[in-house]
Amino acid sequence: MVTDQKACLGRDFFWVLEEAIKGGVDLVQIREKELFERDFITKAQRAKEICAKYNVPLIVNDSLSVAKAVNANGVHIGQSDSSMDIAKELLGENFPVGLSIEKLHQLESSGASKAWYYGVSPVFSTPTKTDTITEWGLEGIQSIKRITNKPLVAIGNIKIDNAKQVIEAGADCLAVVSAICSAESPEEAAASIRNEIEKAILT
Ligand SMILES: Cc1ncc(COP(=O)(O)OP(=O)(O)O)c(N)n1
Ligand SMILES: Cc1ncsc1CCOP(=O)(O)O
Ligand SMILES: [Mg+2]
Repeated sequence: MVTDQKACLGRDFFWVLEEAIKGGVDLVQIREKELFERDFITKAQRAKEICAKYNVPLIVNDSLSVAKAVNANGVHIGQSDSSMDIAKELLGENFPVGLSIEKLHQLESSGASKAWYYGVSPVFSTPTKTDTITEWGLEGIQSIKRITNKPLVAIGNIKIDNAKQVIEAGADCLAVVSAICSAESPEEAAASIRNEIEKAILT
């Protein structure tokens, strides 16, 4: 899952996070767009403690310094964030860095070759992130899959109803914000999405 304070609809952020993990989320990206660095670090530290309790890795979105400060398990950068080279310089050559791919030609950059995984962004347009231009759709995932062997993390309007199709199209992992964070029961939502993933893998 990818966290979003607003998508938690006023409920306690850490409660939402822990419920989602109990439901079966096995990788968390903390995404904070409105916090000063110090507050981001404090929040990420507590999130990391909760994740660690369940043996779930924590990835930090955007901020290399926060990722470093909390000794995160990875960092996710987009095309307009810090470059892959700076990330590697600050965090070390072997630090896991994920990269958003919005257009096919972005796979050709030297930075892209150093990414641990690609965020296929967005698979479907979404009110959660409106500064996107096009959507990949299921065909887009299939196209990227044909070109690369790196793990594909699909993001953008993924929910119970389309999770199975997105995996069948070639995604290795689903990154979900609102369908989990805004669900009445984040635990049940996470479990249902996980169940769809398992169905897709087993059929
Ligand atoms: C797994 C994953 N993929 C894509 C994104 C989007 O990253 P970015 O394009 O940098 O946009 P912001 O999330 O920073 O608004 C992501 N966060 N995670
Ligand atoms: C962070 C991000 N990057 C691409 S789409 C997106 C938001 C996905 O949110 P949701 O799962 O609510 O559609
Ligand atoms: Mg970013």
